[in-house]
Parts: sequence; C-alpha cells; structure tokens
Amino acid sequence: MNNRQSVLMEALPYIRKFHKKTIVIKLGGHAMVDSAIMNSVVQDAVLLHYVGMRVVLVHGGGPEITLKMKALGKEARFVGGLRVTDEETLEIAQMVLAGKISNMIVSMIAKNGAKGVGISGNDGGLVIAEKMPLRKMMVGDEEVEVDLGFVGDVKEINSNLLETLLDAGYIPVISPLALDRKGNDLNINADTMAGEIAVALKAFKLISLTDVDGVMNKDRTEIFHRLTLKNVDALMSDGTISGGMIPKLEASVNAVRHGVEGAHILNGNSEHNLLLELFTNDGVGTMITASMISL
Ligand SMILES: Nc1ncnc2c1ncn2[C@@H]1O[C@H](COP(=O)(O)OP(=O)(O)O)[C@@H](O)[C@H]1O
Ligand SMILES: CC(=O)N[C@@H](CCC(=O)OP(=O)(O)O)C(=O)O
Repeated sequence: MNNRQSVLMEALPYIRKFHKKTIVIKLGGHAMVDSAIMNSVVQDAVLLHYVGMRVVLVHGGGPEITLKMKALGKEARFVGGLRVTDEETLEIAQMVLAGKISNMIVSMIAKNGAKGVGISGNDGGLVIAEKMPLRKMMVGDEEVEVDLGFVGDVKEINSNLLETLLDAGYIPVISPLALDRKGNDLNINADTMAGEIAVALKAFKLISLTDVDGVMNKDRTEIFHRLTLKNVDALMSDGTISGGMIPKLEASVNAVRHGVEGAHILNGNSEHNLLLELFTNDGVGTMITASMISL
C-alpha cells in the first residue's frame, strides 16, 4: 500500500464506527481568527456530515466580543473563564455571536456544499438557563463574591428542534445564548453550551477546537494525549488549568460523566486537525474518557 492508500485504510474502521453517530463540535473564538483556517474546519465538518455523521456545531466568539467591547470603550472582565456581562455587553455578545459569526459559518457551510441552520439557545426553547449565582474569587488574599451579570447556567435542553434539523439533513449552527424561564436573555459560555448539548443529544463525541494543541502540563511544554476523569480532577486542583481552559474541561468532564464516550480538545488553527483526530490511530490533541479504554 502506498502512503495515500494507507491513510484512507486507517480511516475506514473509524468511518464505520462513527456512521450515524452524533458529534458536537465547538469552534472556539480563538480558533476562528483566520477565515481560511475556519473554512478548513467547516470543510472537515461538511465531510463528516457526508460520511454519515450527525454534525452539530456550537460556536464561540469571545475574542471578537472583547474587541467590540474595546472599540466601544468597555473593558472586558473574566471570572473563572466567564465574561462579566452587563446589559450593554450582553447586547454586544448577541450582535457578534448570533448576528455575525453564526451567519458567517452558515455561509461557509453553503460554500462547501451542505446546508446549515443558524439558531441560538433562544430558538424553539432549545436551551433554558438561569442567571448564575454569585461566584467566589480571590482578590489578593481575600475571597470576594462576584456577580457575573447576565450570564446563565444551563438548566434544560429541549433537543427536539435539533433532532428535527438533523433528521432533515441540516447542520445546526448554535450560538451560545439562552433565555431563562421568563424569557430574559442570558450569555452562556460556548463550551458549557456545547457540553450540555452533547449530553442531551447522547452524542458519541464532543470536540472542542481551540488555539492550543490540547491540555498541557503546568509549564506548557507537553501535551496530554489521553486523560481520564480522575486525571482531569487532579489537573484542575493543582493549578495546571486556568482561564478559558476551565469551562472547557468542566464541559468535557460533564459530557463524559453523562455518557458522551470521548471529549477531545485540539488545535483548530492547524488545517484539518479535526479529521486527523477522528480518523487516525494516534490523533493529534487531548482525548478525555471515563477510564483508559480505547475508542
Ligand atoms: N493547562 C492548559 N493547557 C492548555 N491551555 C491552557 C491551560 N490552562 C489554561 N489554558 C489556556 O486556555 C486557552 C483556551 O481557552 P480559550 O481562550 O477560552 O479558547 P477558546 O476561545 O478557543 O474557547 C489557551 O489559549 C490557554 O491560554
Ligand atoms: C459567559 C461567557 O463567558 N460567554 C462567552 C460566550 C462566547 C464564548 O464562549 O466564546 P469562546 O468559546 O470563544 O470563549 C463570552 O461572552 O465570551
């Protein structure tokens, strides 16, 4: 077999295993800074769709929201990886996420020959959230409680709308926004949203595309290719994990704990990493599973 033949043959068992399985792919804002690279991610997603997977995209857009805030003279503040969201910030997030990024992804899907449908958690009662309770954080030596504002905790997912779209052959593109039970708007972390959606859809995989090669050790010299829930727990408590990696790993752990077979974190800035992670024996990023089983 030549090289090209062996690459295709290596993919075959995976293509067979993933056929008709649901895969939730989270496109992180940091992996969407270059439109050529983003197009390659969308191409991969369309390929997965055409080899028979049920593909759901959840997008972020944190860096772009921060840019828009700066342009309007507002400073962005994060607590535990979550954006402190006042009314004006919420409006900016809605404009950037649902108004711009979602549309852009749907157009890219169309250019690559499939049909995307852009929705947010607000649509059809997809995601019901509740304003997050006060969060504790350390300021110097002192623990203070911070109100994150219009930031939501996901309480309920009604996946009927998604199942209907998937059954009809569409690729849903979901913005991380939701309503509470009274219809008030909330900003949701995109990783949290993707994890909850993966659980509700009983997805086989949750893949998070970001701007680092995977989960790394404390001095960021090495990546962990395989982690169990126990390993993640240890990394979370020894300070190895910080910033935006916190909600990413919390979402991965939540998904795997509730039946998703594997949560993957990989670099979306390297072209076609998604295909390499799914269809090669070694993969490229970090795979989190309940225990050390081979998938
Ligand atoms: N142990 C770790 N390994 C890798 N990245 C980490 C780790 N701890 C914190 N991070 C940070 O998490 C970031 C990814 O999260 P985030 O910025 O929210 O990305 P995205 O916008 O793609 O969701 C990385 O750029 C890195 O700075
Ligand atoms: C509450 C909260 O933090 N919401 C996020 C939503 C976007 C997001 O999560 O984007 P990334 O995946 O690119 O980080 C925010 O406002 O930035």
